[in-house]
Amino acid sequence: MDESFVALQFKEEKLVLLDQRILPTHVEYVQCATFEEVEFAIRDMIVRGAPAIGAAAAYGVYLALKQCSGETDFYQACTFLGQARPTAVNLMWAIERMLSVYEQCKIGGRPHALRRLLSEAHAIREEDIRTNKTISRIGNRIVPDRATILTHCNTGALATAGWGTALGVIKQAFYDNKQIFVYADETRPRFQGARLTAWELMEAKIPSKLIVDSAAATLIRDGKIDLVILGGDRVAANGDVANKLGTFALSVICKAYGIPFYSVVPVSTIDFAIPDGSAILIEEREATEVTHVQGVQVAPTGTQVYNPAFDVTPHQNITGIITERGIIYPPFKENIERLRRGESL
Ligand SMILES: CSC[C@H]1O[C@H](OP(=O)(O)O)[C@H](O)[C@@H]1O
Repeated sequence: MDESFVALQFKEEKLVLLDQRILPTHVEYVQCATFEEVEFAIRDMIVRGAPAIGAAAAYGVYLALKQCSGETDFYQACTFLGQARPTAVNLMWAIERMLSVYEQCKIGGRPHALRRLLSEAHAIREEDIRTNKTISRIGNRIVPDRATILTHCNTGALATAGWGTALGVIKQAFYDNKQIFVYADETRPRFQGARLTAWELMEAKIPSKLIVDSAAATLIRDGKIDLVILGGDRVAANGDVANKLGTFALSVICKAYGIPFYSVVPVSTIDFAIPDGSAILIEEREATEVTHVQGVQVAPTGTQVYNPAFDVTPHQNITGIITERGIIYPPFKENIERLRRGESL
């Protein structure tokens, strides 16, 4: 498929981002020449999606080294980048990978370090695209020849450096001539499903319908959904998955009605250092995301708001976690440990 959705590119010493805050009605680009601009782009969700956030942050580290004269300033800039959004592990994973390269190559002097960091940022971006295509081929194994699939939020090319994770699996199934139909949750409050997934599905010519989030339960109860495939932002060592708000509720309904429920993530989204989902910090975002829709106020001024951007789905509700190293099935803790040790699944 010709990828006309490129979330991020690096051109002429600038990180060029497709502004996902205003898609699909406005296609505009934001150019980041400094690490501060990259941090804002991640925090304000100009770029979003765990792998895309990681790739953007990698270029932010390169820009930080360009800007900062001293090593202390450089490390402080990387810390600043890392606090942009707390839940998606790919952000810190990418920054730590870039800093590891910096420590290895800084002895070669600043010009050499800059060349190596830019090369590493490109590698992170290019690896993500390859990883997503591998994930999609592996994930396609669990898609029946004829299936109605429900997905949540956006996990396509726009959430990654290219192709996508859960939506990548769906696209792979469609291109392999499987008879699939997709229901996409609109995904309040930022409408990633309505604005981004619906757009990607239409562009791919995949038969689909957009639904409000609360319609999913009825479709599942009435036997209209054959499986749920969605993403992840941080997977704990026991298989608990932090993902877009609404994922946990979907998992409970799927478990109640016996519908297969898969999370699709690159291994870089697994946080082997945390034992379970209770240790995952859930980002809470500003109230105006809920009280306003596309800038139009819908709630009374002064309304108190609870706006977590993610929730945690317990591993007991998950059928499998699809990665580029294979599909992780229960017992999750043991199989994730095998993955950590480099063993095959
Ligand atoms: C391929 S990761 C997609 C993941 O990221 C989304 O969150 P956000 O749009 O807030 O960055 C959502 O949790 C998706 O599942």
